[in-house]
Amino acid sequence: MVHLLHSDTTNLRRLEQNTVSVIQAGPISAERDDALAKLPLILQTSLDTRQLLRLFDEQIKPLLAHNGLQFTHPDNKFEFRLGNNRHHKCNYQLEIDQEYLGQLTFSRAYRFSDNEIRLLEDLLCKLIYPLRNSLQYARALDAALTDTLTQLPNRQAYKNTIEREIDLAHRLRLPLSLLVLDIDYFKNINDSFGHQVGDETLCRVADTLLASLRRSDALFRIGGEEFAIVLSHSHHEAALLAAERLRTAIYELNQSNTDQKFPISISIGLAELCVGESADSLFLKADEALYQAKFAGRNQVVTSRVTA
Ligand SMILES: Nc1nc2c(ncn2[C@@H]2O[C@H](COP(=O)(O)OP(=O)(O)OP(=O)(O)O)[C@@H](O)[C@H]2O)c(=O)[nH]1
Repeated sequence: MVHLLHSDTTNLRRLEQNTVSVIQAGPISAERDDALAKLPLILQTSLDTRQLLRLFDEQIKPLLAHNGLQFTHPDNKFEFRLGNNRHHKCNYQLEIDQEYLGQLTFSRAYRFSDNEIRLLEDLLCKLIYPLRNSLQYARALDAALTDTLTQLPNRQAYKNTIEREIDLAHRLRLPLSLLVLDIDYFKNINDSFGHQVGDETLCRVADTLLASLRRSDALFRIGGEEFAIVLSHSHHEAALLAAERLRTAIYELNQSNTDQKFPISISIGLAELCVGESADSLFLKADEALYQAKFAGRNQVVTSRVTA
């Protein structure tokens, strides 16, 4: 059975419900009203969707017993769980003005009564606007960290990641390597075949690099035809193998695509993080090695010999 609820412009669509009333000693109504009144103020304190759901869960627990809360937003590929899943569920499709916000599921070991469902729906009406704000904020953050052409994380995302990963590597004494790579003679491709072909080439290179990397390796487009790859937990030897694999994968595009009228290759500079080294210093080492790879004839990998 599907239920629809309208609350101003807010729609909470209940998908299914196991309806056997359970008599429960709930909080007295004054307490409940007080908690309901405070809820919007508390939910205003975070724009982070996970934190918002945590706060919501925490605040409603005394009002409505439940074991598990699960939120999924398929478009955002977002899934979040709190507590443990139980057999009896209350599912809601959350919408505001036809904007789909996701599905929220509450579960526990025994059925939700009609009174509890009404209470839950009152509570959800307080959640829905802060939830929309948090999802919009996440989308804006995502856009600020994504390169619009290749859809790869951009330079700012690289800066955030490298700082975090270097910090972790120093604290846990883990190895870390950085590759900085650049498409060879890219200007010629633009000049001879136009910007559109240049853009398509950038996307093809990005896709090929991505397909040749491990999931744990992080690829970024940090400039025009320049990419960076952070290889966490990787010593120089492992990074060199990865770099050679990437160089070969790009070079093989020349064989696999017979329509292609120009050769594609990349040059790669590799540097391994030294004890106490900063992100800037590591980048300079890799960039200098890239320059040497260009100077030595391109389509090759060069390792930095500089130690910090
Ligand atoms: N199509 C396209 N071209 C870009 C983009 N960003 C930068 N470029 C071009 O990339 C070219 C980079 O040229 P150069 O820095 O001279 O390097 P190169 O021709 O690859 O030569 P080497 O790196 O020395 O092998 C310039 O022509 C830029 O205009 C982009 O988003 N799309």
